[in-house]
Amino acid sequence: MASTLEALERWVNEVAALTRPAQIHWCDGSEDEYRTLVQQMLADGTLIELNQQTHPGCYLHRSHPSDVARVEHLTLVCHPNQEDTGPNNHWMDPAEAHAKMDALFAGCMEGRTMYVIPYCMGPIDSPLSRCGVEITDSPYVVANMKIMTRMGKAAQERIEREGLLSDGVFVKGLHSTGELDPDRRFIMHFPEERTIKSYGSGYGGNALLGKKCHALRIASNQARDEGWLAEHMLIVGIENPRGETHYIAAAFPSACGKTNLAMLIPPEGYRRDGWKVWTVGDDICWMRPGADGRLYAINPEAGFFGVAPGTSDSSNPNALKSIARDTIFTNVAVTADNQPWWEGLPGTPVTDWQGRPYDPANGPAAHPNSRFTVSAKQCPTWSPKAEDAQGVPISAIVFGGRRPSLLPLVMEARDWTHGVLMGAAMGSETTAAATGAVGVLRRDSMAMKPFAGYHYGDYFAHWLSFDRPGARLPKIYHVNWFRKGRDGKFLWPGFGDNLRVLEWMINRVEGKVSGVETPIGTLPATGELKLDGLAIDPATMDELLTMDRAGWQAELAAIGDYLDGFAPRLPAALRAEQQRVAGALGDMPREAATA
Ligand SMILES: Nc1nc2c(ncn2[C@@H]2O[C@H](COP(=O)(O)OP(=O)(O)OP(=O)(O)O)[C@@H](O)[C@H]2O)c(=O)[nH]1
Ligand SMILES: O=C([O-])CC(=O)C(=O)O
Ligand SMILES: [Mn+2]
Repeated sequence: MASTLEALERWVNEVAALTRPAQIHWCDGSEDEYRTLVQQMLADGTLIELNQQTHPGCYLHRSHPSDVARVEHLTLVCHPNQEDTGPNNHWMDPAEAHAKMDALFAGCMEGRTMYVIPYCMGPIDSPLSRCGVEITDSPYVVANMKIMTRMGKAAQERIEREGLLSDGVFVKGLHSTGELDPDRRFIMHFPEERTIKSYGSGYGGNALLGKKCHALRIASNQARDEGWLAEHMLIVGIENPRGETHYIAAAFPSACGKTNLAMLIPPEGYRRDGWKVWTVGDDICWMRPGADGRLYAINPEAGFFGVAPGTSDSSNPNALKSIARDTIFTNVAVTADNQPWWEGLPGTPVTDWQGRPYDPANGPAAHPNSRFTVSAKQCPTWSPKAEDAQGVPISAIVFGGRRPSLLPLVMEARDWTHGVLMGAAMGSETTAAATGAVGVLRRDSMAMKPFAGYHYGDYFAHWLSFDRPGARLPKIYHVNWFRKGRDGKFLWPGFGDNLRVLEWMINRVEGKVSGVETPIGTLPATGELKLDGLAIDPATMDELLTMDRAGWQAELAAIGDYLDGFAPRLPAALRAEQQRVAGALGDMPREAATA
């Protein structure tokens, strides 16, 4: 058996023969290497220096105006058997996909440097971590990968060590920015080969291959094969005044509040009482059962690639503190004194995200999906446990989305199967994180619609399989911070006040409150949600916490139709669970049934 280093070198040589770069640079992940790349990008205009007095080490990157978000219609999963890809993914035959991509990659790096980036997703010494190597011609990608992953020498050493166990275990990712021509842009995944090929985009989710491509689409396949879960979830630790910490993992679709919840600041009264919040991850969670039957989670990432607009001292002061230095901003606006700016910050922009003089007639100054890339270590609430090789034990799993109506502020699943149904039934209004219309309600099971790298039916079955003898599974919840009143305004204040809802969950986990059982799940009983210091009237709380039976009967029927779209691979247990809940809700009133 060839060593992994030989396999890696062979692949790098093959790629070089195809792409024909002028030189090859193996990344060591050092600070020196990062500084050199930044200097080079400042010189060629890829990066623009921001105000170094107010924002030391901060730079701005302006992408091509057509390359600002993930492109789901150009993102494909190429299983040899199309059936395995599922209706939730776009598919192409692997041989055809390789031919198409290799034609794009042929000669694409001529005259340029090809970077080889060995990286480790997760703590370098964790058995839960997995490694990959990304080859790219973009120094912007290298700089972002340096912040977002454990990249360079240590990762390469781990890859070489793992070679003693098996050949070629690392995920192979090939990326080129190409011509940024939307007609020559594809993000292709080959799950069986643990391979990714991405061409024609420099945007984060399309180009930083460790993130969505590896840590979700390929890793969901690895996780299914190896008995763990790769999820689009934040991980947050909630420490009570007695010093006990519960870890919660929460899946919300893109731009629906993961970063905000992961870094939340407790409301005044909670702070006084000694509650603390610890950030472990803001986007991706890998978890597996430990020897004690509980689920243990790691954050495979080392940084945050966060949504800038809306990030402010009132919404997310921890994020704002994190990005005061050593941050790469992409597609934000700038002020007269060259500070980064976006909607939600004080001050006024003079230059918009495209570098034009700011004119409100052109739309927002910062692109709605403008982002910051920053090391997680800069977050004031960064948890020391985030480096723990064993991961953190998960007490509760939370699903949620943008639902302007019907979905209550919080509900608890009666058991694991019901919780999996809650996750599978998730819906949310679309956001600017992907190209396409914004604000359209779509089903987004477990917030993984764009990221589950195989058939959703099989994915639901994999979730259900964790409920087995000896398992001590977390409780499962569904939340909705985005319920709107008749005036179109959010009913719930959200952000820091979401801790009130998390505390109720923890009280449930500890058996301290009983809640009210309803057909859709357990809701907080009157008085169980701590609301002191909050200006919210009882009628609003009522609206947030009552079950609209007719609305739910129609919702359950719609969930049933949606699930049927995954037949014949839909687990019978999940369809039965949907029927159980529908049955508990009673017969649909005649008007709703015929509507
Ligand atoms: N109303 C309301 N808005 C929120 C809340 N939490 C977050 N938001 C808004 O949701 C948007 C995106 O939030 P993020 O926390 O960046 O979303 P994310 O889930 O981390 O997104 P990705 O990085 O795309 O996966 C921002 O505009 C926030 O202001 C909340 O509790 N209530
Ligand atoms: O993947 C990206 O580019 C950013 C992100 O977290 C998401 O869209 O969910
Ligand atoms: Mn995300």
